[in-house]
Amino acid sequence: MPESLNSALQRAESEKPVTEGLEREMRMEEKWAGWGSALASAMFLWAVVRQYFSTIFGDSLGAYAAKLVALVYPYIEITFFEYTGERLKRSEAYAAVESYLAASGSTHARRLKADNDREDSGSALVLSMDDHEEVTDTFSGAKLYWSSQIIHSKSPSFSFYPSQPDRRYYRLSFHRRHRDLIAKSYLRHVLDEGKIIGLKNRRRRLYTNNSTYDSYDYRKRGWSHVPFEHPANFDTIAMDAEKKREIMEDLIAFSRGKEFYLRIGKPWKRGYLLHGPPGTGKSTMIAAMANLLDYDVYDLELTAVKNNSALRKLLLEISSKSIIVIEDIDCSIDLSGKRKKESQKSEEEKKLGGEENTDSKVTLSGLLNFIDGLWSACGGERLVVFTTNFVEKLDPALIRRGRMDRHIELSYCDFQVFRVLARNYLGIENHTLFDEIRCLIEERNITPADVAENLMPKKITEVAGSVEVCLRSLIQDLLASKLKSAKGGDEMMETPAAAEENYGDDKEKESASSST
Ligand SMILES: Nc1ncnc2c1ncn2[C@@H]1O[C@H](COP(=O)(O)OP(=O)(O)OP(=O)(O)O)[C@@H](O)[C@H]1O
Repeated sequence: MPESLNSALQRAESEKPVTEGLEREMRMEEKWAGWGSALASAMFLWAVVRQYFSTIFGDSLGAYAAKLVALVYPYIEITFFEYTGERLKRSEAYAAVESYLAASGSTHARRLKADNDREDSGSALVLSMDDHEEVTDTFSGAKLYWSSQIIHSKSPSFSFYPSQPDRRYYRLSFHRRHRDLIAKSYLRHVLDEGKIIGLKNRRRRLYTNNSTYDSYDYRKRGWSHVPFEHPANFDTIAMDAEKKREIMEDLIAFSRGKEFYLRIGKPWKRGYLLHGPPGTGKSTMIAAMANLLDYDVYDLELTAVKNNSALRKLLLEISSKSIIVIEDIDCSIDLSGKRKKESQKSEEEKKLGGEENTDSKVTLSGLLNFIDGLWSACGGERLVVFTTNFVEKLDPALIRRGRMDRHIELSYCDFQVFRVLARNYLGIENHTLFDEIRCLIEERNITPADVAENLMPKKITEVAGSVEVCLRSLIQDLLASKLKSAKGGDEMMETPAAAEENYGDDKEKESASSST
């Protein structure tokens, strides 16, 4: 049925506010479009005039014009380029601004880009402002305008040379009356906040220095990395409870010690020497440290470092909040400062070490400089951890207090350590077989790694059903070792005194055989 005139009029009346609103919006849009095109025309005209006059009058006109513009245009602009000059490393300021804007911008910006393949985020999904997007920020009453910009490369489509990458940058604009506030406080605030946000969002990494040094490809010169995913933590480390508590307190105090280190005039870093027989948990402890402090791990393979200056370069690429690890430091380098002669190397060393070993010219003094020379202060908040099975073989200069601030011995299993492992692996606090194990474990030397091996249930889905089997397997091992030592031929486990002696002897034999 056709609509009556009256009802049509009534409907039109009721919709009036809506259509009025729409009209108002359209008028505004037209107005904005008008402003936009006027601005674009003005900029185009300005570019033409500048081009024309500068060819006639030279650059001086440009300088005068800039002064003139500054008089009428009261805004100051600061740009943060992603890569500057010849630097191949991403600008830290740019990264901080990006994180800062991603946090505030993701709630304000209308166009965001998502990226899960970024260098500094592992595979975590990162949201950031899309190109040519703008957001505003306020700080102590000042209004600030941020925009993300991109300069597309002008490489010709047909060229023998690799095309130049696009250049991204952020631009900050603000009224010139806020110049002091921005320079003195706002920029610091953005960089600090951005750094904190970036660190929080980042996925931790395990780095290793590449042995394949390539002077043409900068990406192959320094560190390569994988996500750090070791699950060890201080709850699962089996060691004396008091000692464990002390270490944890020391680490936490260090990580909160920025002001303290500044006050005493020392670089913010700390050295740990972890020593003890193989299988006592040195590597596990490093992973637990990294997880406790939320640090990255840089596993430094000294034999793959060409010389002292290459070592210094590696140092400069290490970020803060990191643990630099040199495992088995006694085997990594000839600490007398002289390179081993070819004849002194074992067959295995010659085969495995190949080129890199023979090429490594890192000296003891180079290493000492790496740990606490002037360059070592760059970056801050770093732990340096050495591990060794033979602490007595290390040069005293390398491990003196102040350089290696804490010496931590990880040793054989006692009953307390066994109980921690039994809790971790089998979920038990007590058992009727514990008394027997206590007697055996206290007269034998067995490493936590060996105990752990015995306590590992055959079927990890049926731990409860495996408890007795595992404990009996450990008792068997301890008894077998006791029997062996009674017969005089001890291999795996020894009495504590014999172990001390054999430990050094074995190493002597090893090095003698390798030098022949
Ligand atoms: N104190 C410990 N607490 C918990 N687990 C341990 C401990 N010590 C060793 N383990 C277990 O034994 C295995 C070997 O330990 P780890 O590699 O940390 O020993 P290490 O002292 O670094 O040995 P190496 O000197 O041969 O490198 C680890 O996988 C870990 O599960």
